[in-house]
Amino acid sequence: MDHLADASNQNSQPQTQISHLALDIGGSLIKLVYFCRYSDSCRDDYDDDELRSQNDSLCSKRGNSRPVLEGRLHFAKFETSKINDCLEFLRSMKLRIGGFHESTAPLSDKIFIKATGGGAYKFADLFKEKLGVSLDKEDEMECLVTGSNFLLKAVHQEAFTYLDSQKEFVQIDPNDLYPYLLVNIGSGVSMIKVDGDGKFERVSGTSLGGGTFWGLGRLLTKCKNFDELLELSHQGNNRVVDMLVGDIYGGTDYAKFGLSSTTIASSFGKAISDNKELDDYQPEDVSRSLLRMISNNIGQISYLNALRFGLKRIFFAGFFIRGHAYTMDTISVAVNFW
Ligand SMILES: Nc1ncnc2c1ncn2[C@@H]1O[C@H](COP(=O)(O)OP(=O)(O)OP(=O)(O)O)[C@@H](O)[C@H]1O
Ligand SMILES: CC(C)(CO)[C@@H](O)C(=O)NCCC(=O)O
Repeated sequence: MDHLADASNQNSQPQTQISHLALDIGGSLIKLVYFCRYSDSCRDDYDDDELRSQNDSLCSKRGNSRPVLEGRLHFAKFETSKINDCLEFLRSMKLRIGGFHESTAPLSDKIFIKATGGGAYKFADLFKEKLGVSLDKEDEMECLVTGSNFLLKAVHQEAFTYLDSQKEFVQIDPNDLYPYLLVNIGSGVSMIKVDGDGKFERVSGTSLGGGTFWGLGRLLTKCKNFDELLELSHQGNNRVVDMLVGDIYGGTDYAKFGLSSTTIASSFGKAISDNKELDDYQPEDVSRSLLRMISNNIGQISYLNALRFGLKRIFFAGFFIRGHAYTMDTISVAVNFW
């Protein structure tokens, strides 16, 4: 989901027949996936030869005589607070042409869209009122685990480790996948112990998640959107804001207990001990410190839960990460530190 297009910025509307559509309506973001059958316009859409050949081979007949739908999956996202943009986008997709008809249902209930996330409940009436469609609700944890199991087993080079800027793909043996801890970092964070297909338990979670980074970051830095805040964090130095062990110990380590002088002793702690005015703190340093605080906290809680249940592998997912190197590095350091 790294390259999820921001559909609100897309002028082009889907020109071909949409045959499947599903939504995940979370606290921060609406994620949308739809399948677009091939037409010439859809094929011409590719600007990447490798992607074109991958998708073509996925869609060709694979040795057996089973017909395979020829087309392409599209992904898009909207901020949940801008749900009206999402409804407008869906309206533009000519929903009735596609495969949403339930022939046995009464006329008014004929169109269904698969939807998960809390918003599938919260916005069900709005979808009915604005688009005349019913949301066919699926449980978000079940979807998450099913999707995760599928990707880990079916997609080569899906999972990777990340430390010190080194990305290494993990070879998953489908017979040695379970149990594992799935940490989904969305607005909030869910921690799920996965024991097999359809066998899972939500063992923990934390409210300090992606929504906290975005929300608190917005309050502290006046950034207008998530990407701006994240971009800012690239340029910052958290040591201006965080109190390090060395700040407390006069520049030295607290080696007896494995705490180096550069370990964060107290996130944001330096802001209390300075004579600086609030305006003297740079938004990029604040943003960096916030990202570290949240990522560290998630890494620590995840590690402790893995320990609690004797799980040897933790998979981190959710839109907060988005392949962002510094976020992944911080989470890895936190897991290794504790
Ligand atoms: N472009 C973006 N716009 C908004 N948030 C983004 C963006 N990119 C990454 N994020 C982060 O992703 C988080 C949302 O992740 P995700 O979509 O997985 O969760 P959600 O489904 O909205 O939340 P939940 O599952 O808790 O209901 C945001 O809170 C934010 O921290
Ligand atoms: C409430 C959900 C499950 C919605 O996706 C998610 O935001 C979450 O797991 N929040 C963390 C809640 C907690 O365990 O503190």
